Formats: sequence, structure tokens, C-alpha cells
Amino acid sequence: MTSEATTGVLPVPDEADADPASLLAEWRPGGSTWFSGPRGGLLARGVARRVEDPDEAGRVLGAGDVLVGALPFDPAAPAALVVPEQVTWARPLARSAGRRGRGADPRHWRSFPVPEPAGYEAMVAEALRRMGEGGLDKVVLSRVLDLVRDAPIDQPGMLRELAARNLSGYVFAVDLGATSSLIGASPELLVSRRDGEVVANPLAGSAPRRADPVDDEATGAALLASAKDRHEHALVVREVAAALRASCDDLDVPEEPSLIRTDALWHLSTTIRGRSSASSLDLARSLHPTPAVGGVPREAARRAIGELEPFSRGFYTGMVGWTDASGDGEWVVALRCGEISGATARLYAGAGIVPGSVPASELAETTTKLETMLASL
Ligand SMILES: C=C(O[C@@H]1C=C(C(=O)O)C=C[C@H]1O)C(=O)O
Repeated sequence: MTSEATTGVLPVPDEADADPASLLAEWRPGGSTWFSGPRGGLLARGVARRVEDPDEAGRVLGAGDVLVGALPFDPAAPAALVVPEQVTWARPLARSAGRRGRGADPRHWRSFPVPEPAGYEAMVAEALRRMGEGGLDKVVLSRVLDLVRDAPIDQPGMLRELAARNLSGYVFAVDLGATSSLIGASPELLVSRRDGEVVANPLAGSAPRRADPVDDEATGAALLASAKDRHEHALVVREVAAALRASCDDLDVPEEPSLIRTDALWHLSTTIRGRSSASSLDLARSLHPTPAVGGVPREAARRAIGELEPFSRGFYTGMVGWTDASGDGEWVVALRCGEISGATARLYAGAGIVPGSVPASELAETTTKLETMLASL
């Protein structure tokens, strides 16, 4: 089965009637947050309260309040959450949202990969060696592309471009302080809850889109048939289902993955549904990090990531979203994103490594994943 949109995402509350394109155009770095998905979005303005410790969420939310922002990959590091002064909900964005058709002009940028491409392949080779010794079944290894321009980056322009190109995904811009922003377009719903209905949509297993439509369909079909990718995907679904089972009733876990596509990639996808009285933020935190961004076993993967990746992930592979006082909300995995500050952009991309992975192919997969952000610059 193929679908354009990530399925089963909750609709935003009933008052969602603002024109999404003009609302999107109002986002500015410093003090406001944008978050949108296939069913609608929100612009949060002003800061009634900043929240660094997500344990405080239940205490700080009064009736009618919303908490929005991002949690980092490292659960012990401070979150970038706010209770805004004002929230405006919007309908889903349409194709007219402001695509300007430009891409990163390499003449304006200097780029610094961390590590160098050969260094990333060596990290993958080392992970495969550890898997051969036993004790590690899957680990997601990522790399960074640091970009420096000769002039400040147009963050609102980037956000508009991402929104125009990623209508079936989740687009976000979160204030990280001092005009630094987390900006991205993630295809992966970590978890949503609306009136007790829970949806999670883990992705794992990827292949690049092809320009030729026949090649493109064949690439998707090959991904769906790939034993290595299905194994990589099944590890994630198993862990997500196990974590949700602890707090959900009537959990429905499809046995077979389906395909979704972004602008740049095909992914294997499974939509898991259930019912829960737990808040969307508590559900999201109980899932994090899923093996779509960490690995299996969780602790061995965390150790491998810490030892092999020569940088801190910051908010990349953390989560971005919102929750209201009732616990309804939606949280997506912070993927296809970067931290943008002044004239610099730090972009991130990773790939799941399992036995059978080939270092050069995993490097190519991260390069394809970086395209989502590069196309917005
Ligand atoms: C880690 C990333 O993506 C994750 C890894 C995937 C994979 O290894 O196939 C697919 C989707 C995401 O869950 C990323 O985009 O940086």
C-alpha cells in the first residue's frame, strides 16, 4: 500500500480556521514557534513561561494552555518548551504556501562535514564489527553538515520553503534562544493523542526517490521487499508496540509495513493505533528514543552513539510538538532538521545500521536525507 500522507494524524482543535500561508509568514526567530502537519498547524507567539524540565508540564498547564517546543535527544538535557501567550490554529497548508524554487547556491556557502565522509563510513564499519561480536542488533549513526554563509540566513524563508515542499510531513521552527532556531520537516509521527485515540507511526528502512517514475516505483517496491530493511523496520515496530502496550488499550499493530514517500525518500512505515488516558507528552517520552533513532538493545546503542558520533545531537532525533492541558497533542521525531543561527546552519542526518548494512550505502542514505534541508536554503 502506498500513501502520500502519514496516516491517522489527529486534527487540530475545532477553531482551526486561520489562513495557514499568512500565519506561516508571521513566524520569526526568537519567541515564536511554528508546528504543522497534514491535518493542520499552529503558530505560538509570546512566552508566558519557559519550561526546561518536561516533568513540570502537568503542573504548568492551566485550562486552555498549550505547551509547545522541542525535547533534545539526551533526556537529561534541558528542553526548549514554552507556554505561549497566544496560539493560533491553522488549516493544513496548500501547495501555494510560498515555494520559491531556489536551492542552496554552493557559491554562497562553505560546508564542513562532521566527520568527513570516510570517517562516517569508518563509524558504520565499527558498528558492524561490534554487531559481529554480539550484544548490538541495530544502531542509528548520524553525521553533521555545518554550513557557513556570507550573510545571515533567512530563517522565515527557509521555513516557508520547507512547508511548500513537504505537505505530507511535519514542518517546525522552534526558538532555541538568541535567535537560534531548530527548523525542519520530519516525516515521522512519534505519537499523537486526541480524545483518547493514540496514533504512532514509526518509520525505518529507506531508499532514495528516483526522477524517472518507473524507476521510482520500482525502488519503492524493492524497499518493501528488502529483507534487511524489513528486519530494521520490525525491530522498531516491536519496541514501539511494547512501550505503548504498557499504557494503551486495544492496540492495533499491523503485521506488514507499508510505503510512504517524502520529496527525497521512500520509507517503510507502520501506523499503530490504540487508546490511552496518558498524556501525549508522557506517551512520547515513554517511547523515546525509539530504535528509529537509537537502536537495539537501547543501552548498547546509546553507548555506541556516544562513542562513535564526534558531536552532540542536540535536538536532532529528539522530539518536537505540542500538548494541551487535557493531554491531547502530537509529537514528531526531530529529523530532516538543523539548528540555524546567524550565518550558520548545522544540519543532521542518520541511518539505521543492522547486520548487512554497507558503509557506502549508509553514507549515501544520509546524503539523500540532507537534501530535504539543503533544498530549503
Ligand atoms: C535518522 C534519520 O531517519 C530515521 C532513520 C531511518 C532509516 O534508517 O531508514 C528512516 C527514518 C527515520 O526513522 C534521519 O533522517 O536522520
